[in-house]
Amino acid sequence: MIEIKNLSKIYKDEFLYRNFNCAFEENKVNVILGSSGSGKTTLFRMMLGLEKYEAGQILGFNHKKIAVVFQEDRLVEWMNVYDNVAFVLKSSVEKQEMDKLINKALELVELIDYVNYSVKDLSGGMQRRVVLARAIVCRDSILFMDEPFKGLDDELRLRIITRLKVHWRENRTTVFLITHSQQEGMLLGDIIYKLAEKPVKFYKI
Ligand SMILES: Nc1ncnc2c1ncn2[C@@H]1O[C@H](COP(=O)(O)OP(=O)(O)OP(=O)(O)O)[C@@H](O)[C@H]1O
Repeated sequence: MIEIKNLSKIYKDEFLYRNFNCAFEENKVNVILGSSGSGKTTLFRMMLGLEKYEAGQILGFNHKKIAVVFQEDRLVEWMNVYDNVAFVLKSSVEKQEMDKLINKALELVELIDYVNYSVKDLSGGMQRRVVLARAIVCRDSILFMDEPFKGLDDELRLRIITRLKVHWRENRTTVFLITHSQQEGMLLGDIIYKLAEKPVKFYKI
């Protein structure tokens, strides 16, 4: 269980979060829905320890591996697709196992034919899919994703989402997914939280 207890966060003399409480289930896809500016990214940043808060506790992350997909891509431009994905795997993973994991992830995001391409020669949407593949190969981690499907066309997005859902279920991955798309939330989420109001309140849908 990942718990947020009595969390308060102030921006410019205004409470964004005030005595906020929430408990998230592990091995589930937790979707956080909310309109622009509602406080989704700030919540993630606090959960990840990247943003300070005035009061409260965030519990349950001790000694757990965390993988993050930020809104921006953060790829190594001069490396090829394979190496960008391999980058997040420990060197202790054997080459054969690494190839298997990476190929599976690249098939899932439909980039297997581009494995040797330098990422700088890919389109914005293709680069986003490399980022997704990198998140997919991280095993045994809690996965944080902030608008991960940004820039993908509708049909491709749906195909990838459908495969991801199966993948996460099979692997019992704990996922925190931020989106403003109700459709994405409904398709992927085991539990869907909607953020509203300031200070933020959570509504379970
Ligand atoms: N560094 C900051 N200083 C002051 N106010 C901030 C700061 N970062 C965020 N805010 C404010 O906090 C609120 C929530 O921002 P946040 O980025 O968490 O929203 P969001 O739901 O992730 O939005 P989006 O979907 O547009 O990314 C906004 O009103 C924003 O103006």
